[in-house]
Amino acid sequence: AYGNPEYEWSLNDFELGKRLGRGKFGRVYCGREKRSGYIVAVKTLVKYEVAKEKVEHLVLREIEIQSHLKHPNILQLLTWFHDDFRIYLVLEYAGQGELYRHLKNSPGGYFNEHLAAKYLYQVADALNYCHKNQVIHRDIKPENLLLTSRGDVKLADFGWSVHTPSLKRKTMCGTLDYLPPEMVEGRSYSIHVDQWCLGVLCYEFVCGYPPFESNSSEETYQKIKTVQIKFPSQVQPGAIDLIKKLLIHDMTKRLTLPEVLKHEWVVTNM
Ligand SMILES: O=C(O)Cn1ncc2ncnc(NCCc3cnc(NC(=O)Nc4cccc(Cl)c4)s3)c21
Repeated sequence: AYGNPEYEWSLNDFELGKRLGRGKFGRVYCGREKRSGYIVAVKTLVKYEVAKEKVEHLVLREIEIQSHLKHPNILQLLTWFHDDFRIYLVLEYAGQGELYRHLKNSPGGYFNEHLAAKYLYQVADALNYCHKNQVIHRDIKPENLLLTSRGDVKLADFGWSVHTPSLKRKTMCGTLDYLPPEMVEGRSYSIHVDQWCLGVLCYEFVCGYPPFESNSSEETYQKIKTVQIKFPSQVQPGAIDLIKKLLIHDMTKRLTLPEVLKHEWVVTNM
C-alpha cells in the first residue's frame, strides 16, 4: 500500500496508543501502522480550532515544506490525512521525546559540554539543510527539538517555517526569549533569524536558561535590542566565543551555519 503514492491513508490504517503530549491545537499520540507494525507519532489538529485561529495556511505550508525536506535531524512528516473534524499529521516517532525535559532533568539544569556541542551540531546541520532548501524554521527552541531513542536530535514543528525571503510578521505567541532584534524591532528578516536562535539555544544548553530571560516582556525586549549577555561561571570560554559570534545585533555579522559546524568548541566537544 505505502509504496503506491496514490494510496489514501486514513485513521483505519493506525492503532493509536498512549498520548505523548498536547499542543494548542490538538494532541499527539504514539501510533502503530497496522500492516507494517511501524511505530509513528500522530499529531491531531482540530479543524474547528485551526479555522478559529486562522492558521489553516500555516498547516498547509507546513505540509508543503515538510514533504520536501529529508534530513537525519529533521522530524519527517511521513503522511497526512483528514476527516470531518481533524487533520492528522503522521510523523516519525522520537523515542526520547522533548529535548526540553532532558535539559531540565540534567544536573544543574544544563547540558555538559559534550551533549551541548553534539545537539548544537545536529540542529545547525538541520538548519543548514533547511536554508539550502530556502526554508527558515523561525521557531528554534528546546520545546521544538525532540530526541530519538538513539539520542539524536530531530528538529520538529515546522508550523511557523516559511520559504525565504519572507516579510511576514510572526504573531507574538509563546516565548519572546528567542526573538532576534530584527523581529523585535518589526523589521524584515531572513535566514539570519535562525543563526540568532541557534545562539540563544546554545546559551540555554550550557546555562539552563535563555540569555535575555526577564520578569517582563519589556525588559526582555530591551535586553535583546541591546544584546546584554552575562555568563555563569561554569560556561567554557569556547562556548562563550561561539555564543558571542551568533548573538550579534547586525544580522550580517553573525557566524554562518557552515562556520558553526566548524567552530573549534563544537568540533572538539561533540
Ligand atoms: O512533542 C510531543 O508532544 C511529544 N512527542 N514525543 C515523541 C514524539 N515524536 C514525534 N512527534 C512528537 N510530537 C509532535 C511534534 C510535532 C511535529 N510537527 C508538528 N507540527 C505541528 O504541530 N504543526 C502545527 C500545529 C498547530 C498549528 C500549526 Cl499551523 C501547525 S508537532 C513527539
